[in-house]
Amino acid sequence: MRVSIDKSSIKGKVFAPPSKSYTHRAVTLAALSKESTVRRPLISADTLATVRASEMFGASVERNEDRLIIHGINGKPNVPDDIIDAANSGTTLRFMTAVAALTDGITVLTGDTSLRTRPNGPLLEVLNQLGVKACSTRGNERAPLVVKGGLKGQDVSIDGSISSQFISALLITCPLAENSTTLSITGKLKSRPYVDVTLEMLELAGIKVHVDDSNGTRFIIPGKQKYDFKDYTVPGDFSSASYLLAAAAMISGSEVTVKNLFPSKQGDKVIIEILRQMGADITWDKKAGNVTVRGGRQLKATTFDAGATPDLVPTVAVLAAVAEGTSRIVNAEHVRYKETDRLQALATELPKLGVDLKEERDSLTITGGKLHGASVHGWDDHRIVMALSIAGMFAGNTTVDTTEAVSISYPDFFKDMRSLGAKIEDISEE
Ligand SMILES: O=C(O)C1=C[C@@H](OP(=O)(O)O)[C@@H](O)[C@H](O)C1
Ligand SMILES: C=C(OP(=O)(O)O)C(=O)O
Repeated sequence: MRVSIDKSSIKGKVFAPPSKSYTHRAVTLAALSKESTVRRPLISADTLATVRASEMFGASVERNEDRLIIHGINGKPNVPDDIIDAANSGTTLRFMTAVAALTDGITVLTGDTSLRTRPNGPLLEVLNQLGVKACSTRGNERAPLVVKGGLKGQDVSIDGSISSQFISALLITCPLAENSTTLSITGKLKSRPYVDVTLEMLELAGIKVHVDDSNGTRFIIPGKQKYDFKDYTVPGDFSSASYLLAAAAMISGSEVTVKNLFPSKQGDKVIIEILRQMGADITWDKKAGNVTVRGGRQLKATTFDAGATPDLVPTVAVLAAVAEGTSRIVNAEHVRYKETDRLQALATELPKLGVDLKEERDSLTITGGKLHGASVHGWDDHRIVMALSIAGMFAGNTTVDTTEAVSISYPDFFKDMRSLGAKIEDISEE
């Protein structure tokens, strides 16, 4: 699908959608427990892939108004009757590859054309050291993956510079191994806050993991533990909210309050700090969970280290495109391993809107200026579509394609933007 977008200021109040990362973890931990309720989950294409995979391992999931009631497998997943399709979701593929290591048989996992290009090498390597037989059918570390269960537990090291999801996946499954595991991270750990989110959720599920060093890069995980995840309410998603907050900050005449944004371990809450530093008029009432932004101030350039918070790169790139001066997005090579190579996608599309941008292996240098409308491509990637759409709301006279990709993390993105007054119309593909 394609949308046409006119210059639009936005005004009003809107709820942040529920967190994708917390929903994936809540469903996975509930599936490994006996019986749990997950309230206000994100229902999106990615989280539904985790629900389906959990069902294939033997959990049953009832959807009831705004909650999921999950009858779990109490630590022992079945061998799935069919292959597991993680669709577009890296989190699902990595978490469920590790869950497959707990079965008594063989599991095959795959995904869509995008997911089948994403790396899994470090996870496969460590699973093999832990007594599992895990490989890529094509021998290239990409899905389809084949996993023969038999997770034992022992001392292993894993490269943390490609994806934190490998570490989260092992933290979730190693507590169910026969023996204890010591997991040491080598290389510079990227996306650290997502590991902290995993540790927070494991604690809620009654699982013990000892963080063994001051950098938080060695974990001692006792084996033979039991999952007991009970009743959980998913918080709002700061990554999804970033598009609403950034649009309001960029476009004069806007005044938006995003609700359901309470303090959280989510690294992407740093969007509030980034906007403040860039000169936006932004306030966060942490008790009420409300973030309010008033547009109209000229934003200033910034330097953004994307190491911990890669999902903010498309949002910050668009902010940089309208800011005064030259901004740098650095430490961002891992952003190339997402649904698309997002540095390349931004470096291809933003110049079509008149942006002066230089791409390097792990950085973007963006000099802000006046945007003009253009037809841009969303690369079938939810975050590229949402970032280009807010750029279009600033520039006007813009079309964005592959907009159905918002179903991955924020299915109501266009509905919410329209409810705030954005001039966005569906147009048929020519
Ligand atoms: O664990 C998670 O929920 C996620 C971890 C991050 O991935 P990487 O660890 O691969 O950077 C992030 O980009 C992704 O959207 C969600
Ligand atoms: C990279 C993302 O998710 P995943 O890795 O789960 O596909 C994302 O939501 O931007």
